[in-house]
Amino acid sequence: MTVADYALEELNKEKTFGGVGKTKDRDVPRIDMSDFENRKKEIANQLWAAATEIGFFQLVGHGIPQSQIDDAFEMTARFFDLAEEVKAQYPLGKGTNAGWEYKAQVRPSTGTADQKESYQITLPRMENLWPAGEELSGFKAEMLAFERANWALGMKVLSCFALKLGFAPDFFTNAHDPLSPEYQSTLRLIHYLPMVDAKPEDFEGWRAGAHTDFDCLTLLHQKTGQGGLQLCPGKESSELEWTDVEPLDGVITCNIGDMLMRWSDDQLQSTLHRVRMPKAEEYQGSRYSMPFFCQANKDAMIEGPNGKYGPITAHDYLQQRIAANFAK
Ligand SMILES: O=C(O)CCC(=O)C(=O)O
Ligand SMILES: [Fe+2]
Repeated sequence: MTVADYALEELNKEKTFGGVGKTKDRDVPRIDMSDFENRKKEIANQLWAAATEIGFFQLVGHGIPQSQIDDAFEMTARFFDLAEEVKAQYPLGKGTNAGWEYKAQVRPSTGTADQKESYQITLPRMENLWPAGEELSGFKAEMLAFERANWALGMKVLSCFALKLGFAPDFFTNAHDPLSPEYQSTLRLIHYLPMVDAKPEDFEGWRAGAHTDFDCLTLLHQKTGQGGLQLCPGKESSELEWTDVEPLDGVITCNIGDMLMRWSDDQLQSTLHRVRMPKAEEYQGSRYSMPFFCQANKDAMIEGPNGKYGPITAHDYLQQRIAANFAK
């Protein structure tokens, strides 16, 4: 399949965004989630402002203990340290968002493979994909708990968008029901490859090429000192201006995905982002990140309050996007 064949309009836009572009400082709104039940209205207003303007925001006071995030990062590093033959026993199945891949994700924006390996956890599809206990003791239990903690936080944020969109409070929670076999939210563990004996041309590619996410909402855990994420609001402007987002402990960087943009009749913005290579003077080692993608269950019907687009199931919507992003 060539890029010209991509079925959805987002993809045809995306393939034009592979260039280096300029940089520009912007503030990413920081939103305090503490005392959520009492402050929900105020938090919802802040989330709405951020999501309709820049499409990115950072959560603090979010309730996921830093020790749990640190432990998940440590487990992630141990997973990627496993021998290649071991990881290869848990391969990513095409269109499943479950299992391990090595440099298999090709972005429409660049046409080249991301310089990374990843392991995806999508709960109903994990049969035979968990490393055995003797290979990585405690991995499954820790990742299941971490997956659920992210889900719960994601549902809090989405309940605020439900409020603003005029949906029932649990509208998105029901659409992301983890007890359903149709559940397809994904915890992804990523290892961006270290630069070893880097030559000038090694600094030119992308750790992750420019893209928008195709889910509803992404919660991204990053490690202090392992930067590289850049965002670029406003897909329509001709000159692209990219903003560095610094990773910080205690902060979860979030963005709106295409699915929620469509579900909100394009009010909430799914913003272009990428992970650049380190510069010559920056840290060159491995970079780890852990995004959690809130993707509505396969059978959820995506239909905005004003009916701007026709209804489509989340399954049909996602399959088109996944097929376009994984070459193998
Ligand atoms: O690793 C990061 O900082 C960003 C990852 C990302 O954008 C993605 O996996 O969709
Ligand atoms: Fe992304």
